[in-house]
Amino acid sequence: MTQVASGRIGLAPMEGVIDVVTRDLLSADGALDWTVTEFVRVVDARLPARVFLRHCPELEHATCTTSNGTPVHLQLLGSDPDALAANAVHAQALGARQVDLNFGCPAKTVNRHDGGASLLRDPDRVYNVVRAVHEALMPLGINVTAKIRLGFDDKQVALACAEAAEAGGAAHLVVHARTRREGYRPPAHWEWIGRIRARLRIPVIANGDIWTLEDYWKARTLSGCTDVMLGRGMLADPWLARRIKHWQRTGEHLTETPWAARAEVLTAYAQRIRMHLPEKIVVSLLKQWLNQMRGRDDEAARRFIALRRRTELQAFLDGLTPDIQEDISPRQEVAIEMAESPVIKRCSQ
Ligand SMILES: Cc1cc2nc3c(=O)[nH]c(=O)nc-3n(C[C@H](O)[C@H](O)[C@H](O)COP(=O)(O)O)c2cc1C
Repeated sequence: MTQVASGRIGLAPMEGVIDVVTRDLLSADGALDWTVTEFVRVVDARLPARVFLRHCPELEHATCTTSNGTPVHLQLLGSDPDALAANAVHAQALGARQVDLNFGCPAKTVNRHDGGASLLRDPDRVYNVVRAVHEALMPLGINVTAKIRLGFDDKQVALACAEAAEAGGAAHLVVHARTRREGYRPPAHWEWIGRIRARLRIPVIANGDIWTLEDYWKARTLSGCTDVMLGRGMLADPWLARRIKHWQRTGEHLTETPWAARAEVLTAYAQRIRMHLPEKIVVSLLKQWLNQMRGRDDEAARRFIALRRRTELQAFLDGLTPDIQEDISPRQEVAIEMAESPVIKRCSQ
């Protein structure tokens, strides 16, 4: 891998997964440059303050940052330009410092109600939404940004949608390098992000399937983007942003993330969310996170198999630290019960 110029790294929004605690934990080492909330869904009415605060408790800090000072952008999802503009202004009044618009959500319920990726069928609609929010926020000194996929069914209007977001006033554009129809099936088409980047003047940020330093390098090389956004890769390896920044700074590779560091993140997560969530949900969220880790780490895979049936929180946490005696191959295939969990189901983006 040849050295690339240093670039910024954002943490992707992930509904039902990346909450205030996750943002805080994953940004703690200072390697992330910004984070984004789960989407706040706007239908028509102006939403009450509590909805914004639930999605973005960081609004209560004057700077709207995580505890180490990493900016948190608030994401809105909807299709009605006026309602989105009114809610963006409300979010700003509550403390939002940047508003992001979701044009990528593939969830059927959201698309049926004309939100998320369904707007990508018509670039004019992307333009109208971005424009309305931009015009409402500009006098308040706040930027609007947008996050798109490469299209709904196909990539025919990918460039037109990206251009529409720029013309509407987006300060940057994140591109998840797949269409809605492609879901999460690899490969991510990083070269398509490159085509978009070549047409736009605003920063374009590459997103999709960056799991390792090598993926990062390939995504940057193929897209030509300087900045990237990491989602599942940061859950699988909480050191990924640090690993990338370290390599950019020194040209050297950090060692593999030790299991102890992963277990520490999971334990810290549980300790914080157990204060306000039922034990069953905490365990389910931990399994969900461990499930993301296991594809990239044999020890995580071993723990996942050993702990997957545990429902009691303390027993689960105990199983993260001591040596597990059960004789199970890390490569053994297991049914992913988590796919059935209400949390994961909600997050079918
Ligand atoms: C469970 C889940 C929830 C997601 N929620 C959101 C969301 O609220 N807003 C959004 O713009 N994208 C959402 N996404 C898409 C991610 O931000 C990102 O674009 C996608 O996961 C690809 O990046 P990755 O391969 O680095 O994970 C979600 C993805 C997943 C897997």
